[in-house]
Amino acid sequence: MEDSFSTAPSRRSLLLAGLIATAMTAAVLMILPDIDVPTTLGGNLRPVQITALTVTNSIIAYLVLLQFYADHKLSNGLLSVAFSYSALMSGYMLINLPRVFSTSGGFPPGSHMATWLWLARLGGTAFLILLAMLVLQRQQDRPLSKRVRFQALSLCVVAPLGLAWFAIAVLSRLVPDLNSLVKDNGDYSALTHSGIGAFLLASWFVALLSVLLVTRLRSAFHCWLALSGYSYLLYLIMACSSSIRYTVGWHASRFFELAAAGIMLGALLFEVLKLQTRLQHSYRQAYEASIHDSLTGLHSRRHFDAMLEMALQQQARHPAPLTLLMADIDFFKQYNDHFGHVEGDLCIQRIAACMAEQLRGGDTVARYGGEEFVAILQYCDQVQARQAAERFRAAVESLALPTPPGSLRPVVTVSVGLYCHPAGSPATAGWLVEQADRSLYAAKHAGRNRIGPPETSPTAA
Ligand SMILES: Nc1nc2c(ncn2[C@@H]2O[C@H](COP(=O)(O)OP(=O)(O)OP(=O)(O)O)[C@@H](O)[C@H]2O)c(=O)[nH]1
Repeated sequence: MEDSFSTAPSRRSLLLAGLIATAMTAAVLMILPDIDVPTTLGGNLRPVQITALTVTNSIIAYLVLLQFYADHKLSNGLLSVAFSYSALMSGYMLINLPRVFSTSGGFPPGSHMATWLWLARLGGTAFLILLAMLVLQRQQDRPLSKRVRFQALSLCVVAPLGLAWFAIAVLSRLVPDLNSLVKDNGDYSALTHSGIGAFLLASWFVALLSVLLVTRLRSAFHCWLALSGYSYLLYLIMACSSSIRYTVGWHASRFFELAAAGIMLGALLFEVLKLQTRLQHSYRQAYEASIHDSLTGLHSRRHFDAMLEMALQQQARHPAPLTLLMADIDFFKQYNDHFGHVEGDLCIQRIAACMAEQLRGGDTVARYGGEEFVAILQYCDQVQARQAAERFRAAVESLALPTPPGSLRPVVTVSVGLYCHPAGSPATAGWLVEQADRSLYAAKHAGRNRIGPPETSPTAA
């Protein structure tokens, strides 16, 4: 069965993604001339932005991890690692902001690595997405063994923590102090000119290219992943085009970063919702198929058994007579042998429809098997049941379905057995069916095309 990650994008999704990409590109082009215009916003929005980024990426990672749990595709496991890692790194960025743990920022106080965190987060995430795409290309849908699956799942949970720790505690000590590339007045042109900007741009360009080339946007999920990657690319273009913090370009770039995560989360939730709707629909179809007989459209034997149990329970609570009708087409073997099975099926269908028509809407009418039908008539006494059975018998006769030459009667007929169970007398469903069957047998024995005698056996099992 298709999962939420492998369904092909609908035309509308593709169109929407294309429109969003075009709108974002147009927005960047419009903003570029004013990229270095200062704003009065300062860094006030930064904690909110980073919190939103952390929360959104955490939820994305969780949803993708759940998908990995369901489909065991290593590429999805790696994508979940990418988003978890991004969330952890932005969470760490948050506690490094000025006035969170120390006046001038840094956690532990005095360790200024905001710039390194930015580089390690974006570079690491792009690298992990690229890795996921390489794995997707090589691995395809090969199933993993249960043991490997469990190990891979555990690794997907632990790996982001390990990677974040490695970037923060180990790698950060090996690289020079990148914060010195940002001046006190917020001028970070030295940072972008140092090659770091070009490196990040290239990383995200390659990551995006890998998504496009490997997935060819065949699934809706990968289509939105590509759009999210494009949004990251625009973010970096704007961040690298402006050279000073808190300018129009700087704020706009942060908006694009948030949009990248928002697009991914929105798309994932939408795909999950779509899957849920499809599941509900499939469940409904499967349920309907299980309670109906495919040839006649009447209820199935399984449903009849369940309904009879329920009717008996209701009778115990609300005493009222409960009647069971059991009908069988007379000499159907001859009919089948003469006209063939296809005509035989049509005959069964006509008689089933006739039975459903002649009984009340609330009665459960089912195909018991072969050319045998049953009906549960609640709150129906012997007299009423006999009338209903006679109505049905006569209706079948008036269908005037011709019988094979040499038959006892010129038209197809039915014999009907009935058993009316009085209230206040305990009985099992099987016993009730047995009584109706005995009545039917008696009707057959008496010459067919008639209603059987009422079975009044006083001893219920
Ligand atoms: N076409 C068709 N025939 C079926 C189906 N289920 C059972 N039958 C046929 O129904 C016939 C039942 O024959 P019997 O049980 O001997 O009963 P009968 O010929 O109706 O004789 P009485 O019931 O004694 O009047 C068999 O030939 C089965 O093959 C079905 O779904 N489609």
